[in-house]
Amino acid sequence: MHTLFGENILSPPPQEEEQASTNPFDLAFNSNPPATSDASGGSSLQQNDWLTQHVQNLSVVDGATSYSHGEQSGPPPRRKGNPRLLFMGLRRCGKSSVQKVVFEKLPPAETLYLEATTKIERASMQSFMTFDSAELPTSLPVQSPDYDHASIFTNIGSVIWIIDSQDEYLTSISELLRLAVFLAENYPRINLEVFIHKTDGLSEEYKYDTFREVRQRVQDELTDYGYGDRPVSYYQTSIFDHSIFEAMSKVIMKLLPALPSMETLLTKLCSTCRIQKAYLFDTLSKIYIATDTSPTFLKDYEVCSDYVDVIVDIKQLYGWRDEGKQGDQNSIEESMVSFDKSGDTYIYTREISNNLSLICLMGQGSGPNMRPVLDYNVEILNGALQKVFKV
Ligand SMILES: Nc1nc2c(ncn2[C@@H]2O[C@H](COP(=O)(O)OP(=O)(O)OP(=O)(O)O)[C@@H](O)[C@H]2O)c(=O)[nH]1
Repeated sequence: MHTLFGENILSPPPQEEEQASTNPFDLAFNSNPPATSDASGGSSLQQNDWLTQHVQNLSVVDGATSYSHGEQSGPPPRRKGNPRLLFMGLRRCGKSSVQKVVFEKLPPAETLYLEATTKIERASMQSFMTFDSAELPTSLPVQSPDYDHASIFTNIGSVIWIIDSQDEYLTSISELLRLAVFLAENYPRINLEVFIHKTDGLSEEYKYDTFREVRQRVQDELTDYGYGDRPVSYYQTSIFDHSIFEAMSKVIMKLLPALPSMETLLTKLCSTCRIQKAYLFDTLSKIYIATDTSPTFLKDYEVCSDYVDVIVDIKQLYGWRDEGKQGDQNSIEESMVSFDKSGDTYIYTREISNNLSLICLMGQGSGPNMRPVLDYNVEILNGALQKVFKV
């Protein structure tokens, strides 16, 4: 049988430069796996164990040390612990709305009645993992030297700057630049993410122009300040569609130490079982915590996200699985559903744990007859993921 952990699981082959790499978060596979006799199920499981062991051996940078001032720049390491986010932006840009819609499941229409934020507001969501977020009121002079920066920025993984694209945004861009320079000088390990927000009311053309203009201005100015190499990510978002969840997924994924191993596993599953796209969803928040390495499209995410909604609705009707049964492999649910009129496109879903679901999109040629292969390989993936999460 064609299995997920065939002989190619360890690709790419080790290279000289990779062996010299010191980044503990690169899954370079730079040591040889245990010798295996063939590519049958038994050897696959051995390789699976080796992969898991390899991930467990990787050291993880502690949150407290990763934000010490003036450290070398470069890609921020993924940290142990829960993803911690800080929302910032000008007045009425939508900070509270994003936080409440994503983490507190407030219906978007109700954000109309939110009051202005006057103090630091925190939110937390307990699901597959705990997502912590905080919002800084606009009146707080964070960059002022006599403010206690450490109490705000220590342990923050990402700062999300929100720009209201329906408003005049030049002031917001100059404030963003001040923040970017401040972070680059004092907290270079913190990711800076920019949400070009409230795109729902804009025409496609204007949306694209705004996005391009904001990005261009910020990059140009940062280069002038000497921080042109500092990575800043941009997203078009709105609380009235799926874009806010997709953007939050990408922000959070960057903070997960186990991401490289999860990506490798999902990519291998996709190539083995002819899956178009595979997502690992946090069921409650609709945030995906990993996907395969093929390009992501909002349309794919929307379909899978709607399907997750159906799962949550059914779970709310019939009850969430008993916590005590979590380790019981037999109690794991799975299904394959056609969602296309032509009957050629399918969604395959599988519960990995109470709050984590694997959702796969499959196109032509990957119909129900692929199911035994899928079930077999997903079972192996499930075992590997359970071990990865024990790290
Ligand atoms: N059209 C549109 N309106 C939005 C969106 N997100 C938020 N809003 C609206 O923007 C307004 C301000 O939202 P808030 O979340 O209160 O903004 P804030 O930045 O927290 O405001 P302050 O705390 O006063 O600084 C509300 O009326 C929201 O309904 C969006 O994606 N699209």
